[in-house]
Amino acid sequence: MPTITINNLSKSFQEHHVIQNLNLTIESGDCIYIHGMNGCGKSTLFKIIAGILKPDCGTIEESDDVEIGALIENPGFIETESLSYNLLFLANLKHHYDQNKISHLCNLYHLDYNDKTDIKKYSLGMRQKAGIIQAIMENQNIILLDEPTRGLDKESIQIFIHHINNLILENKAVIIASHDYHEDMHFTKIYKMENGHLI
Ligand SMILES: Nc1ncnc2c1ncn2[C@@H]1O[C@H](COP(=O)(O)OP(=O)(O)OP(=O)(O)O)[C@@H](O)[C@H]1O
Repeated sequence: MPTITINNLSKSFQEHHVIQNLNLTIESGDCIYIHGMNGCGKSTLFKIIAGILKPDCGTIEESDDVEIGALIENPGFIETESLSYNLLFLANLKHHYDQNKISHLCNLYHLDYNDKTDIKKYSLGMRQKAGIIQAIMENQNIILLDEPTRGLDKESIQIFIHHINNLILENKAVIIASHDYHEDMHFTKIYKMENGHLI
């Protein structure tokens, strides 16, 4: 069962102690909601879990079967290429993806997989949906989503909530950091991030 165990994690930027002795366990079937004030360290925590940023101290233990998917801050794409090019490019980095599944996810979020428009011409919400898709499309089992509903219209938010609830039923783990709380989301754990800890 994919599991991540975080023990006594700390991270500072110069004298600014953003994360202090933080502990968190992420297991299959978890739907975790993390909220907290601007600048409290949510994105920093996600970057450390995703391996983009090194902690100053503490440990992150991952079981061998962990596959992390992540949407953190603004999703980065090759701006002068299309949606499908970008998604296939990202999926190709790991070589285990199902093109039909990617196309199905695009349909789910009302994005046209066959659209040849450069992604730089996409709206904020369309980019955000592409960012959600890339975090999920390779069957990742621990999915980190930082402000996933930013820029999404009401219908897309409902699609997203339904989609995440289904992923939890499939025993994936989803961790959402957001200022928006969605009642219909089946959260199993709710934390406030404050003074570098999760409360
Ligand atoms: N690379 C960096 N260098 C210096 N300070 C940084 C760096 N990255 C983040 N910080 C600082 O760390 C703190 C936490 O930032 P972070 O982006 O994790 O907050 P957040 O909780 O995600 O905020 P928001 O809700 O606004 O998205 C902020 O004070 C930020 O300025």
